[in-house]
Amino acid sequence: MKPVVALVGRPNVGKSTLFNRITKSRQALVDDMPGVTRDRQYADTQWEDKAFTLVDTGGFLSVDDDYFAAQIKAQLLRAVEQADVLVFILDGRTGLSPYDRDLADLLRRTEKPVFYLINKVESLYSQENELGEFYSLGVDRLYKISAEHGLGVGDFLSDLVAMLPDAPAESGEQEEDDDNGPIRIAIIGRPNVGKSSLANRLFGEQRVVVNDKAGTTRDAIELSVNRNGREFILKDTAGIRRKGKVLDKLEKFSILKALDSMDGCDVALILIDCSEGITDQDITIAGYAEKRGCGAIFLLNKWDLVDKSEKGQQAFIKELRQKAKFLAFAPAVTISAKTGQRCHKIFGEVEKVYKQYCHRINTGMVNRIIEDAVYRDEPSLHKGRRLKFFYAAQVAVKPPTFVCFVNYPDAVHFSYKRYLVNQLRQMIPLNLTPVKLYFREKTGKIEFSGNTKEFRRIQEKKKKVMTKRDKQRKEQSRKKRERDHKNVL
Ligand SMILES: Nc1nc2c(ncn2[C@@H]2O[C@H](COP(=O)(O)OP(=O)(O)OP(=O)(O)O)[C@@H](O)[C@H]2O)c(=O)[nH]1
Ligand SMILES: Nc1nc2c(ncn2[C@@H]2O[C@H](COP(=O)(O)OP(=O)(O)OP(=O)(O)O)[C@@H](O)[C@H]2O)c(=O)[nH]1
Repeated sequence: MKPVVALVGRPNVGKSTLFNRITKSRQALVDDMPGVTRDRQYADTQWEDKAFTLVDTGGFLSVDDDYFAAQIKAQLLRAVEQADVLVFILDGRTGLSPYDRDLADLLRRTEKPVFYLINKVESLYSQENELGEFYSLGVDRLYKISAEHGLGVGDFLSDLVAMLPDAPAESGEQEEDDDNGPIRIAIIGRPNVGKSSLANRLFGEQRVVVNDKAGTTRDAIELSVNRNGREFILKDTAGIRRKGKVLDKLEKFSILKALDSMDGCDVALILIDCSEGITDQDITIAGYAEKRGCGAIFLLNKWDLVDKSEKGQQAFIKELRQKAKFLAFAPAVTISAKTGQRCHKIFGEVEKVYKQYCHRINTGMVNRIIEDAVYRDEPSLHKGRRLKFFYAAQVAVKPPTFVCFVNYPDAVHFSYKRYLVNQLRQMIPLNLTPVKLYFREKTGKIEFSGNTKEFRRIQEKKKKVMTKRDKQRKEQSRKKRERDHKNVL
């Protein structure tokens, strides 16, 4: 376990800005609006070869309402409890506030090491006089920094890591391409479908603020959990709203982040609120997942509120399949994030999808499948000429991606491409993952890099299944050769 360092402070002092600077990311949402960071943000990072986990806590107070204030305070206390070292950020521009004193008292009681940073100090001289008041907190050392410009941050980090226990920097940095590595999940869905409730359910701890109001989850957060020896990294994303109905800058940013957070994800959990039926917006969101090419699972949530009969379930899934044909490979599970019904199945389903998502097969096998498919059902002629398949190979995983070398790549009809993809899906099997297939131009003889025995077997099979048309064509070309031969003579 890496040591945990928590950033605390009242809203708008610059916690997210500092978090981003240290982790070199734009992961935390930064905005002028106080109280923007409602959920905790986590990131593994390191400084001078010392690894640690940085946590950005929600602001100590909320301007919104008492409900959030209580929730955020609870989150803060939990983060403080889990942290090994606390970093208390104060605002050098606005000066000391009564809340800072309350928080300082609270932190002192934890008896954990606390670093005191005064942020937004861009000019060391002009503000020196004003900073005097911060010493009234009874602190020996105050670090003056500017999170935005990076001033003083390096000095502070050097002192911070000097007091951290050693943790191997490489821990947690598993090979991403390795299919034993962590599985990155995103939870997506329109507002209020239960994304936060599900995140809480899967993590068994209230780390995410849940609220009845639509649009509660403003930012994407990242959490990690271990199940059956496998690490799952959970991405909880903001509700993706209909494009035309974006209300303000903040929400717009959240949508972008929601889309962003699907980028690196392996499996997207697409939540649908069954009590409201399948809406166009659900299908649009599913479309985003399909475009990203990640694995996908439909979670039909709030099942506790609807007709639970077998027939009802089948009808719902049938409707989903009709409306989201493009994600036919995505498993669908009815769940209730609220009661926990069937939620225990989710990690198992994710693992199944992921296994196929990372699947790699040898070139001989790919060629065999494509060759067999082509011989069972030949593509139609292209401008009177035969479409020839020379060679096929898997070129990538996540998702499994194949390339076929043919004489006329543009001539492959989309329905023929779909047929080949379906053959690959059935034979390998790759029925639970997206599969990509591209065509590249190649001329010349048939080439096989797969094993030659395989090639010969295919050739034998080809002879057996040679169609009448093939025989006629072969006979014609033999006669033509004979004629040519005679003419030459
Ligand atoms: N001048 C100046 N402004 C800063 C600095 N650091 C942060 N800010 C600004 O302060 C505002 C709040 O920054 P955030 O990082 O969102 O603050 P936060 O503490 O995470 O806020 P909450 O999410 O409300 O808890 C933003 O407008 C930042 O651009 C700094 O070093 N100098
Ligand atoms: N009955 C029932 N209610 C649920 C279920 N899952 C979530 N809810 C309720 O639905 C409401 C919204 O849940 P959230 O988890 O906040 O939804 P969200 O998708 O994160 O919402 P946004 O942050 O607005 O995008 C809350 O009142 C939850 O208690 C469920 O399975 N059954």
